[in-house]
Amino acid sequence: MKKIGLFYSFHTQKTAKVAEKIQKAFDEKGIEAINVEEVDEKTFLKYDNLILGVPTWFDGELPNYWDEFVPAIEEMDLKGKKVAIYGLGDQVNYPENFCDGIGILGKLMEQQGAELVGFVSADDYNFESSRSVRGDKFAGLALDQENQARKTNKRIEDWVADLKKSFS
Ligand SMILES: Cc1cc2nc3c(=O)[nH]c(=O)nc-3n(C[C@H](O)[C@H](O)[C@H](O)COP(=O)(O)O)c2cc1C
Repeated sequence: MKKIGLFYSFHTQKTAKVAEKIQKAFDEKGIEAINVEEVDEKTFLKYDNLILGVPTWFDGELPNYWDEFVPAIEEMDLKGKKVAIYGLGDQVNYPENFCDGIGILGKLMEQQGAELVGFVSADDYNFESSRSVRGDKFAGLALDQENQARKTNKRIEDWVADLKKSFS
């Protein structure tokens, strides 16, 4: 498997904690963590396998640091890249926008030619709507540390096992 680039904000609490767990679940030498707050286009394009970590903020929006990188992504050719997205959200307090960030970034990745991998069943969650859902699945891994923290470790384990098969 080619090296994986794991992009998230190093200044987050929950998203960063999940990133550490994801790194441990892969062979740590095969995965490099990059602070998305400082990323440039060249670094983003260095990897063929990418994992993006995104909490949802502001009632269904991307956090500022991802939003600021969107114009650069819109100029990129991501053909041949495999992208897996994990999102943090709160399905009790934001049931109408649960983990929307996965859907927003996912759509952008596909628009630029990337292939999304790591879809996860939406069965075991309780929310009203999400821009991340396609059919009966999230277009990535949805995590809820506020309400379903006990499920997180197993969800990460299962997701990484799936990504090991999907990444090239
Ligand atoms: C002001 C605010 C707005 C939020 N909006 C959403 C939302 O629209 N959808 C959602 O699923 N979670 C939402 N959340 C919950 C966060 O995504 C969740 O707490 C997440 O774990 C934060 O991760 P972080 O600490 O890594 O930034 C919001 C939280 C806050 C404080």
